[in-house]
Amino acid sequence: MQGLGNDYVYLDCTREMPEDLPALARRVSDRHFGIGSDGLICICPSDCADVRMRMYNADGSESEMCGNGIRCVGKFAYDKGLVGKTSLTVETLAGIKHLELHLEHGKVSAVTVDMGVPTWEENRVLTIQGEDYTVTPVSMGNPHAVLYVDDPGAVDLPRLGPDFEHHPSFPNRTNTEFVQVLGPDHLRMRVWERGSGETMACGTGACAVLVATVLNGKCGRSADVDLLGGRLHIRWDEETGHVFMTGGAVTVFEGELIED
Ligand SMILES: N[C@@H](CCC[C@H](N)C(=O)O)C(=O)O
Repeated sequence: MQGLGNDYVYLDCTREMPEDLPALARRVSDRHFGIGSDGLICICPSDCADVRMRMYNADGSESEMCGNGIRCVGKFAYDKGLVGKTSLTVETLAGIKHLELHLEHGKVSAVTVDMGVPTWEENRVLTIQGEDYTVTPVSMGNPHAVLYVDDPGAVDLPRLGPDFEHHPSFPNRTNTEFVQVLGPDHLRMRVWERGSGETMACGTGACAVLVATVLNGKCGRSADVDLLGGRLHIRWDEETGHVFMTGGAVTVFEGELIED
């Protein structure tokens, strides 16, 4: 399944849990010798929510949260009959998230997720390859470093991304967003993801970008965020402090994984 081209292999683990999920994530993510994806997402039973999601990057590292992934988990759970309702809850390592599925002609066309309350730290300067970059650290349950550039399309991400990801200032590594402010309700970004490299989109990243951009006084509390794979709508509710993300979720194909 994919959300804005951020593609993961989704595994139904409601009846059986495979061993060694990090190794499986590396295997399925390989775009030549595996299925090809940005990582692996397992849909598991939960004691406290409708379903539980476990998310692994392409390098096998587990993340606390995945914004594009959780929308697809909502669609998966509905399409497979794991839930028979359009308001559902998903347990993640970043807490329980509430989802609203939007249906068109009985099919899930978009999903809104209550991404919870973000946390952040003071802006800090990172020196990378001899240049100083001011970043805003924001956590959406997983870590993000947000910075502003004139043109995200011109950033040499394969050259710079790994040094941001592994900067000692982020001991758990970080996702990094390169942002252009197009207007008070319109942002454009590219992302270098922890554990997966450049991806077409990052849902938690888009939320972190809106939060950072509000904190830096560069946009309002509701904006469209354009990523390589499409657009997300992000709103940071003033009253509750919760961030809401709306975007698509698409099934690409289904298959059976053959054991080695
Ligand atoms: N693409 C995801 C985020 C996936 C996890 C991230 N790489 C991390 O390690 O925190 C999203 O849509 O949020």
